Amino acid sequence: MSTTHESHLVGLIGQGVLPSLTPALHEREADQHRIRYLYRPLDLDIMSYEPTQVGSLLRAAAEFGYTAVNVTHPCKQLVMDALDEASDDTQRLGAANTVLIRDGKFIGHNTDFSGFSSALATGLPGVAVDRVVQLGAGGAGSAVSYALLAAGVSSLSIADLDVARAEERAASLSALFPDASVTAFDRGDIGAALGNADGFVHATPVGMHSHPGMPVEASLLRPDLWVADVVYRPLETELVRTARDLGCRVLDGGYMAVGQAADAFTLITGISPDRDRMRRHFLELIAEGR
Ligand SMILES: NC(=O)c1ccc[n+]([C@@H]2O[C@H](COP(=O)([O-])OP(=O)(O)OC[C@H]3O[C@@H](n4cnc5c(N)ncnc54)[C@H](O)[C@@H]3O)[C@@H](O)[C@H]2O)c1
Ligand SMILES: O=C(O)[C@]1(O)C[C@@H](O)[C@@H](O)[C@H](O)C1
Repeated sequence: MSTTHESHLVGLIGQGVLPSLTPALHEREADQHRIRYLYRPLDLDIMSYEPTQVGSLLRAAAEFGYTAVNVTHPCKQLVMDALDEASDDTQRLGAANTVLIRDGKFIGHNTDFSGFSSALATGLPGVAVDRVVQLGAGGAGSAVSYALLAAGVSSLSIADLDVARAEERAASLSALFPDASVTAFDRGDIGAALGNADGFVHATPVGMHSHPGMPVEASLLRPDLWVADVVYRPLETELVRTARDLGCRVLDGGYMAVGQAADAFTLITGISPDRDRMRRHFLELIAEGR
C-alpha cells in the first residue's frame, strides 16, 4: 500500500476517453523517473455520470485517493465551478484540463494552452508571430488562440463555420489582450486573410481520419507561411503534408498533444519530464495505430 504522498493516482474525466494516448504517455514517463504512477480513464458514459456532475465525480475521485485528474470534452468549462483555486490563465480562459487534488482542495490549471505554447516554441522556434490566421474556434481553438496571444501575436484573425462562435471568441480575447487586434472574419475570405499572414493555425476536425480533406485550398499556402495543425489522428494530415511539400515550416498536432501531457505531468509530480522522449513515445503509439 502507498499513501497519496508516496504515489500518484491520476484519472482522465470525459466522454469517449478510452482511446486517449495521455495515460500511456504519463505512465511511461513516470516509469523512467522511477515513481509510482497509475493513470486511469474515467469515462462519464461508462460510469453513468452527466457532464454537469463533474464536480461530484471529482469529489468521488478525491475520496478514492486520486491525486490529480485531467478533464476533457465536455467538462473543461463545467469543471470551473467545482474548483477551489485556479491559475490566473485558467481563470482567464474559463476552462481547465488539469485538476490537482491537494489536501481535499481542487486546484485547476490549463495545459492545453501552455502545451500549445511550448509546442510552438519547440516545433517552430523563431517564427514570426505578428499576424496569424486561425481556423476553428472550438475547444482546442480557444486554448490555441489564448496561447498565440500570450506568445505575442499582435494580430489574430479567427474564422469558424459557426460565425457567432468566432465572433464571441474574438470579442472575449480582445478584452483579455487589449493590446492585440483580435478579429473574426468570414471563412470565405480566408484567401485574403492568409495573404499577409506570418502563420496559419488549423483547429477544426478537418483532416482527421473521420473527416479527411484539406481545410483550405493548397493554392493559398506559400513557403514563407508557417502552418500549425492541431489534428493528430493522423499525424501527417493532408494540410501538414501539403504545406511541408510546398516548403512551409510545419507543426503537427502531436506537439500540442505531448505538450499538454508534459505540462500536466510537471504539475502533478513536480518533475520536469523529458519532452523529446515523450514525443518519441507518442510517435511510437501513433505508429502502432493507437
Ligand atoms: N493536439 C491536441 O492536443 C488536441 C487537443 C484537443 C483537440 N484536438 C483536435 O482538434 C480538433 C478540434 O477539436 P475541438 O475539441 O476543438 O472540437 P470542437 O468541436 O470543440 O471545435 C471544432 C470547431 O471547428 C469548427 N469547424 C468544423 N468544421 C469547420 C470548417 N470546415 N471550417 C471552419 N470551422 C469548422 C466548428 O464549428 C467548431 O467550432 C480535433 O481534430 C481534435 O482531435 C487536438
Ligand atoms: O489525450 C486526451 O485524450 C486529452 O483528453 C486531450 C485534451 O483534451 C487534453 O486537455 C487532456 O488532458 C487529454
